[in-house]
Amino acid sequence: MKPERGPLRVALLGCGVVGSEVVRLLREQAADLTARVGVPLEVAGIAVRRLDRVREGIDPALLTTDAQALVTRDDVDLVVEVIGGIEPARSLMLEAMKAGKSVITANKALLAEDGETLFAAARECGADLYYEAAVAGAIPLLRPLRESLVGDHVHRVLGIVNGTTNYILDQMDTHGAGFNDALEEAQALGFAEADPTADVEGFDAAAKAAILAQLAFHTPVTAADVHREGITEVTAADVAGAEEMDSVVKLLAICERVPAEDGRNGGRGVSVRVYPAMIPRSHPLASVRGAYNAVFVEAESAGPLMFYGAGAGGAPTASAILGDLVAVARNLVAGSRGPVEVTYAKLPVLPMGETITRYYVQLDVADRSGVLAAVAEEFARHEVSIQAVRQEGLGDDAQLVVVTHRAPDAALSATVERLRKLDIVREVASVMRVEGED
Ligand SMILES: NC(=O)C1=CN([C@@H]2O[C@H](COP(=O)(O)OP(=O)(O)OC[C@H]3O[C@@H](n4cnc5c(N)ncnc54)[C@H](OP(=O)(O)O)[C@@H]3O)[C@@H](O)[C@H]2O)C=CC1
Ligand SMILES: N[C@@H](CC=O)C(=O)O
Repeated sequence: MKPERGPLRVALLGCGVVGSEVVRLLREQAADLTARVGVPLEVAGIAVRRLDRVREGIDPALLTTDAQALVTRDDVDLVVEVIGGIEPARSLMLEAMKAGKSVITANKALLAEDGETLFAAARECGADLYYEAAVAGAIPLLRPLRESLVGDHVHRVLGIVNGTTNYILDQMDTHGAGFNDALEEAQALGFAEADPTADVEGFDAAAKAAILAQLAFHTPVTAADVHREGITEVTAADVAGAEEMDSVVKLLAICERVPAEDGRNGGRGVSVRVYPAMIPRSHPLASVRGAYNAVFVEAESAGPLMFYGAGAGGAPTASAILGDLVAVARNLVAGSRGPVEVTYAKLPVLPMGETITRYYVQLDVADRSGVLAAVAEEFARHEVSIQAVRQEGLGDDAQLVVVTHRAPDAALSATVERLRKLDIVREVASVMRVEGED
């Protein structure tokens, strides 16, 4: 008969927005978690930066500033990393796995920058490395990609994966809020990263896109491979332009296989990109409000799948961490391990210029005859076909709005560059990519 196993002891690294909720759930759901795992889960210690910070519901005797000593302690079985950033998080996780502990993390920035080092350590040390909370908060998304869809062929992953920017854009669209006010609210609600530049400049969404692309296409993708544009350049004219098109502006993460012209298996490569784009109000992503996230996955046999839920915040993120904690604890009790990451496909990540997109372009133009023909000529010169064109206003207020068909991004941006130089174009008031059906 197997000897009875004692409690599993958890070292928590970080006790901020997410960590404090992990502690609360471990305490409030202790009985259920024991029943689900088979043994109790106990907090062995909590590493923080400042011991003097007020922390409601946290036993001060558990706190330490010596994270390194905590992760290697003999009485620790599992490590949960919710400090964030690259260092010391990476060294601490590596130390923990070297010491035979399995690790659960929400750290997308680190996974997208240097996941391969962590996955290699997990393989070598025989440890589990789980990270459901790293993408889209509470939404079970990585496990479906990592396990449920591992027998299928995923073509595309598209969605809203950053709660802070969705909150800001939604506040701007529905309440006419200012950018800075909406960002401050998102920070107060615990959605934003420690440095919110990561959110508004698209770094956080790019890290998540890299993780999603790697899992979906079984190919190495890092944050540096992802084309990234944030929302700081989104202007009032862009939002108003979207409104006129019966569309909204959303920060999208798009990961897709680019098929080969000759139908070669694996295709030409993958395109992984993050940028603000207009989507029609009738599109399901348009109705994703506040800090919610939504992700579409398109797979060959499964067809289209949609995942939706809270994408940020302490409790939703802690829910995903607890799910991983139970899974890893069950593996420990059973003496088994979870799935190991394999990136066997070595697909190139294509440059943005080769990606096929659509543009919305709003031009302040000199109100004189021939303006439409001159603008149309520039699009034709770059082999970009126009889907719709509208001329508005007269004299100094004259505007031309052009929506293109799909074309290589390089051709579209070259056209806009040329338009800026035309003397009949006073200003390029708005340029935005358009997603959704043509
Ligand atoms: N907030 C969210 O909605 C989500 C966050 N995440 C990820 O979860 C992680 C944590 O985020 P969040 O809780 O918001 O961050 P916080 O900034 O709220 O918390 C960070 C915690 O880490 C501690 N810490 C910082 N540096 C050190 C160090 N050198 N040694 C020990 N402890 C340290 C801090 O200590 P102290 O308390 O003393 O300052 C704090 O308790 C990040 O990777 C983030 O990207 C993922 C999904 C959603
Ligand atoms: N800052 C992130 C937190 C969750 O990942 C976001 O806003 O989505």
